[in-house]
Amino acid sequence: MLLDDASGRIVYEENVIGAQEAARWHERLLDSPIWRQQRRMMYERELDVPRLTSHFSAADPGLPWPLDVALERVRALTGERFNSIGLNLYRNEHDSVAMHNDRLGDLQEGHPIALISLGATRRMHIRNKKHAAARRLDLDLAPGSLLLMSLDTQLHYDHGIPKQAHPVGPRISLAFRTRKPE
Ligand SMILES: O=C(O)CCC(=O)C(=O)O
Ligand SMILES: [Fe+2]
Repeated sequence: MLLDDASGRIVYEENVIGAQEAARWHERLLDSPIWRQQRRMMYERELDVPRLTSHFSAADPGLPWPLDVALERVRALTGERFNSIGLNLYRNEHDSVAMHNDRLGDLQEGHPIALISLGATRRMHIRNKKHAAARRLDLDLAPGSLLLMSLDTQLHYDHGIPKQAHPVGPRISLAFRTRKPE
């Protein structure tokens, strides 16, 4: 347990997926043709998002292995149903996600966000929006780990994965969310 107060709850647990199994999931996802390069407007220019992404609905009857197994596992671990699976692929040390909070407007109140990490360990920064210097966590997200963030933490904290100076292999994250019905 990293945080549990009025600003929300953040739980980090390693080895919720065994090392060998996490490695097999990583290998399969890395080699699969699901990855997309998103573009985003920034400073009036369209830029590549600095990582590859993918998305599945949990209700997708064609959910490919290992996402079907991962979904069942995360459901069992958290007691949450989840209806959305977002994937991020950080190819190397140059890939990143900028500090942000997940968009609350899209998400169903009262349901956490669960992140499963696969592949290389990358550091996540978690910063309180008002007291970034005092209330911060630097978390090394190990393969096979689960990070659970309650939705209210997204009001009070930003999180991100910075680029890093030292070479690193690919990392994949699976983000399980409960989206509002469209
Ligand atoms: O890769 C991660 O662990 C974090 C990804 C993330 O913050 C997101 O997809 O919103
Ligand atoms: Fe996020």
